[in-house]
Amino acid sequence: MPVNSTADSEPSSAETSDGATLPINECFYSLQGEGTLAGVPSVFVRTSGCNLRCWFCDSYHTSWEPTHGQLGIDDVVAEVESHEEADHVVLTGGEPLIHEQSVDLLERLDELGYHTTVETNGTVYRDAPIDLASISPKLASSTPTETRDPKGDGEWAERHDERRIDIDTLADLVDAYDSQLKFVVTGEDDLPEIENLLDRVRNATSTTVRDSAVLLMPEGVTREQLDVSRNAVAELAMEYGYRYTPRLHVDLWNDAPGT
Ligand SMILES: C[S@@+](CC[C@H](N)C(=O)[O-])C[C@H]1O[C@@H](n2cnc3c(N)ncnc32)[C@H](O)[C@@H]1O
Ligand SMILES: Nc1nc2[nH]cc(C(=O)O)c2c(=O)[nH]1
Ligand code: SF4
Ligand SMILES: [Mg+2]
Repeated sequence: MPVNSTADSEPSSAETSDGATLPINECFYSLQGEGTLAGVPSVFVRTSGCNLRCWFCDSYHTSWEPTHGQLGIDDVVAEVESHEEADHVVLTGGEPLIHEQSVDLLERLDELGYHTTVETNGTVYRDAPIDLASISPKLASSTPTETRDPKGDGEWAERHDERRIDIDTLADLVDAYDSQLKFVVTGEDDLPEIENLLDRVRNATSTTVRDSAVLLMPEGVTREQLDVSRNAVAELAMEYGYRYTPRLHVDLWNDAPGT
């Protein structure tokens, strides 16, 4: 269900009694393409709006130019339930945890017995029934400097840089939930920063963060881009002892919408 409306204040007909709504960019049924659950049939719920602006964001219309319809939680749950084969739901965005109402949605999905994964940049903590926190902390190489900014002005660079890492929030997420740390890797220069970040997170939490829960994911939104990047990232995973994750959906369907 692509949602193309740019209106963000239109309540839906099936709004819940307490009126909770979420800005939804799209819902679709696919295979989880990333991380330890790659290959699992899942319904994706993509919220709109983000507190960061990665230059490479593969969901441009949730961050740089957010587009969405404002849907009641009941509508979203009904859309999820319409995919009868699925028992896994992936809540993503944009940054889903900037929305308080994501907690309401996760509670409803949990009551219905779904396994929930939340794809998050790790800068916002919320207490919610999350079965897998899929945390993707953003490295310096994600910063939209003037030459990399899709809008060309570098206006977001400073704000993005200030916000992208919050060690206490990362530690809180790791402590509260089963989690994976999934880094978008643009090259070998990212690895010292990943190692430093892991040291800081491990020092801030009593939870064991295993190297097998640290995932290196090649940057790229098309098969052609991944053809260039994936082998180097796989080699880095072997060299450092972390896990490699493919971008299975890109391998299977390239950059087709709703996959
Ligand atoms: C669009 S983000 C939404 C969730 C959350 N804002 C985050 O960044 O984790 C979903 C996932 O796609 C990853 N991602 C975004 N753009 C990418 C790109 N160009 N190449 C590889 N992964 C990318 C993010 O790091 C994250 O793991
Ligand atoms: N198939 C598929 N798997 C995914 N895993 C995480 C995604 C995301 O955009 O958060 C994603 C996505 O967009 N598609
Ligand atoms: S944090 Fe996630 S949604 Fe936000 S700009 Fe970066 S990749 Fe896109
Ligand atoms: Mg995606």
